Amino acid sequence: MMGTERLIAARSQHPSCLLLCRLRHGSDASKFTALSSNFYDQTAATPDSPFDVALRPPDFSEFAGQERVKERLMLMVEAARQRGETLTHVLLCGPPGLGKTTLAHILATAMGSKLHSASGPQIERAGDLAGILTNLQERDILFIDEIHRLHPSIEEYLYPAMEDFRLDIIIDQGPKARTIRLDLPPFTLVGATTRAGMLTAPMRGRFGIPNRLDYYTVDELKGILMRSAGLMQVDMRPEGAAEVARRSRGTPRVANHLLRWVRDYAQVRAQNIITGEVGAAALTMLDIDEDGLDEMDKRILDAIINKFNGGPVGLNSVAVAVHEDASTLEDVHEPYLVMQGYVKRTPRGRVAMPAAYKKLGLPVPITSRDPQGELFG
Ligand SMILES: Nc1ncnc2c1ncn2[C@@H]1O[C@H](COP(=O)(O)OP(=O)(O)OP(=O)(O)O)[C@@H](O)[C@H]1O
Repeated sequence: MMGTERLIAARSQHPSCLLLCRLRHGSDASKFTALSSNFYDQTAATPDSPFDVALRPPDFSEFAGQERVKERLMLMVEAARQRGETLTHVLLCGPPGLGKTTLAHILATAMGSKLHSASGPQIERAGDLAGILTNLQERDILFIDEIHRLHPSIEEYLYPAMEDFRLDIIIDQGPKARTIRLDLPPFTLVGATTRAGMLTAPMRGRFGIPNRLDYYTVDELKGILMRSAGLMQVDMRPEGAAEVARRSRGTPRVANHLLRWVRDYAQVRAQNIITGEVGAAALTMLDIDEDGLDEMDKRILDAIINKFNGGPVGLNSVAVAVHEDASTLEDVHEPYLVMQGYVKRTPRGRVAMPAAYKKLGLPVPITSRDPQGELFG
């Protein structure tokens, strides 16, 4: 063993560090030292803004809404703790900003475990995954955000890790190729996805029951906003919170971000007090209407109706028409437009519904038919 390699192995928390070094970067140990700190920087830090982190509820009691999911998770935690075992793997599904990362943190706190965070696209090679897994201690929680974006070959490595807490790594190629088995401490994988449909069947199967997060009600968002306003030491009246909640697209992250803007508005124009009127005026200034639709939402509806004759039209065509990335449309805008009944997703594309015409102040075309052939005028 070279001197540098010995040093790296000694520094590592796991005896397999040297193997991982080779897996990632061949035998160039100095390259490993340089790249490894970068890699762990990426996986250790969640990409959330400090603002998100500051407002994150620390435990189940402060986590509003999602009662069924919360009850199920609390029961799982209690059962695992009573048995003195590791929590079983958990899959959290739902649109962005509904609290998946927050729940992963809460689960770790409730289990008294350490949370390690990574995201699917960050884990590019088997060695990256091995590096993460071999740093886990017993009962730690590994949170993988965007788990549907894991490369299929990485998923293959993850299956035995999830089922039997072992990792079979193939090293070298050709006649010299051999498999090395690493035993892992029992850990919990918490996977989060905004696209449950894109998860492979074997991956879904290994998680068992998926926990789906729904959009929040206005009342729930109002509660979240009042809590956030308290933490930010902002004087927000219940009517002010209701006004912001109504325009928050059912999403706590949106609600908190709107609150930040409304706070600025109130500071400059309304003596630091957020009343209903102040909330409405502040959000109108952002072009967010009373139903929570912003300028991009309206451009999407306008494109489907005026450029594509009401649809059906493919998502990519809409994306080109509104100059936005297709995945942003699919993840951020479309779920809310569908949920609110403005747009319908069909196998042949997106169709504008009567509510979309009404929103834009256009007459609903009586003779228009949706792809199932039903009149919707
Ligand atoms: N139930 C809740 N109660 C209070 N605040 C919440 C709740 N859910 C989410 N939040 C707040 O919303 C913000 C966004 O939540 P979080 O980062 O957990 O969402 P996410 O579902 O992981 O989003 P993404 O899919 O984009 O990673 C957090 O800062 C948190 O303060």
